[in-house]
Amino acid sequence: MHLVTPESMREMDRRTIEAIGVPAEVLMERAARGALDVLLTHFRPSPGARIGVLCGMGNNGGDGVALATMLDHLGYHPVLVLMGTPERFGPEAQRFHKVAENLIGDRHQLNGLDAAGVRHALSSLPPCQLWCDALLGTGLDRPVEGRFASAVKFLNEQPAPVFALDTPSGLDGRTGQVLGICTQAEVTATFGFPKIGQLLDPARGFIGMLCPIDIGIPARVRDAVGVEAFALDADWLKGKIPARPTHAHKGSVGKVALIGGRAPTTGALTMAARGALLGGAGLIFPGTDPQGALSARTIAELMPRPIFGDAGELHADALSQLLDKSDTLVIGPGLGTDQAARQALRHCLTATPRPTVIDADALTLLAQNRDLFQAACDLAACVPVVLTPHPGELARLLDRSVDEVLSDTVAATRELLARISAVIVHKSAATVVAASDSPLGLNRTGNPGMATGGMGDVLSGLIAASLNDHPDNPWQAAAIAVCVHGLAGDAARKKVGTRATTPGALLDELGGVWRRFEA
Ligand SMILES: NC(=O)C1=CN([C@@H]2O[C@H](COP(=O)(O)OP(=O)(O)OC[C@H]3O[C@@H](n4cnc5c(N)ncnc54)[C@H](OP(=O)(O)O)[C@@H]3O)[C@@H](O)[C@H]2O)[C@H](O)CC1
Ligand SMILES: [K+]
Repeated sequence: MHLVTPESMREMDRRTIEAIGVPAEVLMERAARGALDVLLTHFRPSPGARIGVLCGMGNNGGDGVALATMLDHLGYHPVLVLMGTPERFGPEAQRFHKVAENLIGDRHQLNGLDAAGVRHALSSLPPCQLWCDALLGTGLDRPVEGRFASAVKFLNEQPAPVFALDTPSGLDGRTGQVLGICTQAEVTATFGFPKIGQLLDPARGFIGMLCPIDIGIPARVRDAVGVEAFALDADWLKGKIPARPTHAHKGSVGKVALIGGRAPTTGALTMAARGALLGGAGLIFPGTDPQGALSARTIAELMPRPIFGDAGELHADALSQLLDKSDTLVIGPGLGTDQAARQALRHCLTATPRPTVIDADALTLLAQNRDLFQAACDLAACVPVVLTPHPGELARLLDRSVDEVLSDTVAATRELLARISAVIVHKSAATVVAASDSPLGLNRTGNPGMATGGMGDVLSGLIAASLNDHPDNPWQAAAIAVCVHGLAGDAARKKVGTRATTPGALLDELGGVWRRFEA
């Protein structure tokens, strides 16, 4: 699924109309017809049902007017409400409104009314079975306040469900943030391509089911304007898991070293190692302390090596030997942030370069130590490096507050990308995968059951294994791991429910996900 910014979508609409010559009314008609199909399929209104259509005075409102005429044609009872006078519409919406004037009796105009007046007028209408929100679309350019806020509040207070045209009114389609107030939709029919923000939070909580409507934007227009992102989901994953060569052996499919797991956080590294194991790596060497090694030994396939001593000190020679055996590295889960952890990270970043996943405590160390961050930048200049921060870690790396990061997750991810030429996996309920020479990947797999400690550790192991499968495309390697991780989480939730979706339950489902997608 291609994703765009609202600005790009507007530009695609413009070029389709001006450069290709598709009349603007045709686009509006296609949008309304697509929305009608979604409405009928999802809401199944009863014959003759009253369906409210609340329209702003831009083209989003025009889509609403066109939809109302189609509902009338099918024998429903549209209640068409305009926020202003029809003269404020653009020419296409005016044309549909002329038709509406001739067909629809139940029409209302709220022009001249203040917030209280809008509320009163809307509350005086007999109840509707469904409300369509055609107040604001991609033209939203400021917070929703006053009379528009009053209209949004009215929709949110209705017992009837809300069907949003293009977007719930009040959502910023670029960042996914609410500007002022926003409609709470049960279903959103989005026109052309889904907007990036619609896959992010908090937007996802307002959109309900997202249904993209093809309004006929030609591929050449799409490619000329450019698609900013892709949704990472089962469709995207199809065909991307390569067959393993028949001559594969344990030394050819990835030797992964993992550094961390020091007492008392020994389990973190074992989780990461299990991720690498079930991600398909051939040999797995957890490098840890004596207690971490005990934890790792509970999984027979792992070959732990103590690289820290009983007093926590780093044994640099043992670390060197471990690195020499491996071709991919994960550093950070359960590493700690003390002097020995710093030494280990410095050692790893400056040893013979190999593809490296930097996670958890190692990210904190990068944020705290400028020289280590510079070493990571130098490493990233010659081999694939993947950074996997959650919002707190990203905030530390950027020296910003978590709120600032959350207010524009994509911009924050790009800000880190501008400082280090790595793959950034910004982990959240809607993980963003970014690299400088690739589109953004926005993950659509996974579920709230995955809010459990250890999930991120499993992911870093999976990414390391995936780097071996896709050595020339680290963005794709990371995106595949993120997508597969979420799909396994979804399979786990299906089996054991949300609350019991532990990292262990997810690991148990990885085999099923691979089987579904492996070539
Ligand atoms: N022909 C096409 O390009 C197609 C567009 N589609 C649909 O059109 C909308 C986008 O339409 P547009 O007219 O550009 O914008 P909106 O309808 O979203 O907004 C219209 C005006 O609303 C005002 N505005 C903006 N923010 C607010 C706010 N917070 N509160 C109140 N009013 C606001 C602003 O006008 P002002 O004069 O008041 O500044 C906007 O210009 C798109 O979303 C699709 O639904 C078709 O689907 C396909 C073809
Ligand atoms: K809308």
